[in-house]
Amino acid sequence: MAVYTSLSDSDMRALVADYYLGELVSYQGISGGVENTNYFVNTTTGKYVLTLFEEFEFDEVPYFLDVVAHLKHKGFNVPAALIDIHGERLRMVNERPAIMVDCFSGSELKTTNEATCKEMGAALAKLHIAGEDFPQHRESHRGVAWWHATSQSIQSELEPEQANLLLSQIAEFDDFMADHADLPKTTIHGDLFYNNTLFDGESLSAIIDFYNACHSWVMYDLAIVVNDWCSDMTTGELDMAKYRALLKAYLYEREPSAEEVVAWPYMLRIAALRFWLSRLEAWHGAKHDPERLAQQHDPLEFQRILEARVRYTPTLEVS
Ligand SMILES: Nc1ncnc2c1ncn2[C@@H]1O[C@H](COP(=O)(O)OP(=O)(O)OP(=O)(O)O)[C@@H](O)[C@H]1O
Ligand SMILES: N[C@@H](CCO)C(=O)O
Repeated sequence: MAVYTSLSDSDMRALVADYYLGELVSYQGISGGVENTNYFVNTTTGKYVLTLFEEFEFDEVPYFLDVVAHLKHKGFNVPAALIDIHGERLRMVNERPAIMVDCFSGSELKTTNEATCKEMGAALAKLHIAGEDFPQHRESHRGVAWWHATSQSIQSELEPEQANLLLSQIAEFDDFMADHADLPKTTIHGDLFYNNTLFDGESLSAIIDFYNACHSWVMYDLAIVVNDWCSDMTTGELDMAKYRALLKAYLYEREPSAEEVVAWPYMLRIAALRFWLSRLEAWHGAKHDPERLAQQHDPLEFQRILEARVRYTPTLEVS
């Protein structure tokens, strides 16, 4: 279970007393995530989620809270940090930065289908448009500099064919970007996998986990979403019906430039590589700790997606 920081009953009671949330009724660690510690917190006024940030220091968190506040202001159902009795939205809890947010109704999808892909495509385009005027431009902490450094440091752990795939794909992307420095950017979610959404039936009810948000290429974010929502995880191949449903809904809301159309195959591949690499890094970092290793996502899924995108990438147009 991914609860890296454990809270006692008295910790939680004291914390809840610092918000306008009534009395603590119960709380439960959430097993789903891998990056942060999350708890469901039930009080006499409702249900909330406590997040303790395991990867960021206190000063790094406000950017993410500001992104969410910006999107909430524009009408998206996203988890804005609640204000405590001292007027603060961010605090330290057991030496980790922490926030409390509303717990949304709706459930995680077990898998995607054409209807949920269509919902996501439309919402993603609107998110990209809404993020354009967010004034803070933060680089991704898992962006170009990170994948250069990590691909070098992890090489010795890989089979020669894996290292070759990794390095050749990064080189190919760098070559492409050298001639396309003006590719459109916006504020992107950066990790909009379907387990970071909640649905009421086939209707999208909330988008969560904005802690990979950054200022980056619009098409990169679309590629992250397509790779997760539209791939067969056992083969890495795209499910073309889901792909068309997601893209059609996206393109109805936002028309990509000609340069973005050209960039699309590169973005699909580098987006697959980014998650292959982060999973490899987490996997190798946890390999001496069986409990932690068991919580990690399988890197092979994204190796297969990358290999599938190297074999074939569809165009961005849908007929
Ligand atoms: N505001 C919320 N309302 C309802 N459920 C939530 C909320 N926040 C988190 N959850 C639940 O907790 C799970 C884990 O949360 P989250 O994805 O933010 O954790 P994480 O460690 O950052 O995960 P990962 O990095 O693996 O995506 C979610 O999949 C969702 O089921
Ligand atoms: N969504 C990521 C984990 C959290 O960043 C993955 O599946 O590898």
